[in-house]
Amino acid sequence: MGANSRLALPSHVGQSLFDDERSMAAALADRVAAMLRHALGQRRTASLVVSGGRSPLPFLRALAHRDLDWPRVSVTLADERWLPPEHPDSNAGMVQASLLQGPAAAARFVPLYGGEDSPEAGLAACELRCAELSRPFDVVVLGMGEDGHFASLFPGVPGLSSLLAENGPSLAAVNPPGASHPRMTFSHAALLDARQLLVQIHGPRKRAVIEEAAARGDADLQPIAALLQQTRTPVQVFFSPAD
Ligand SMILES: O=C(O)[C@H](O)[C@@H](O)[C@H](O)[C@H](O)COP(=O)(O)O
Repeated sequence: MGANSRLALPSHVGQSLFDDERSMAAALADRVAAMLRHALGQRRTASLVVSGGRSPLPFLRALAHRDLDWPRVSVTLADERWLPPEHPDSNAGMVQASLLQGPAAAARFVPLYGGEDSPEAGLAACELRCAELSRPFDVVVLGMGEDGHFASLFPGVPGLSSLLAENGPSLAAVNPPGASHPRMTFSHAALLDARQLLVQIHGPRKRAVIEEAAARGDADLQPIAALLQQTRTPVQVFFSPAD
């Protein structure tokens, strides 16, 4: 357990604190692998949702080395920049290069990007691909931006209130102001359709943001607040103070 103090979060939100990013990534990989193993002991397949960005890289690389019946594991993304996987900003490309290596390459990856000109044009086909994923998702691993966004649920994104609503759409094409690239994203409701949500953050800035979001509770300003307020799906925050 890390030396840093517990985060000021609602009591129903779990916390795991670590001294550095490396130990957090290893512990997160152990936890996710154990949850997937448990799922595979109960059902034929297991489903894992991971996030893009930079933070997940050490975790995904560590998870790739965990002993799992990977051909029975489906992996998808919480959101995707609408780019081909070979583009350096593609989340699918990042997952391919970090997680889907070695034995883990046998996992069934379900991409959100389908090659259409826009996420709007690709939405129906993406919904069909994702309809085959076992729900509820066994594990969803999310990051958080310094504006309190998760997946591509950014403050100010058109239609945010329906994307945060309990009865919102499962997937949506979004063009968040100030975010890089048009995106496809699962909604809050879709991500809550999970047995466990894990939020991985590191550094003092993100600590301040998630504590502020917990205190202010305004999901329009800091969408992560919606995730922290809900009690439908268990949430565990993995935190390390710095690199
Ligand atoms: O496609 C994306 O950008 C991610 O899914 C996004 O939601 C990410 O989790 C946060 O922006 C944190 O990103 P970092 O881990 O790079 O800070």
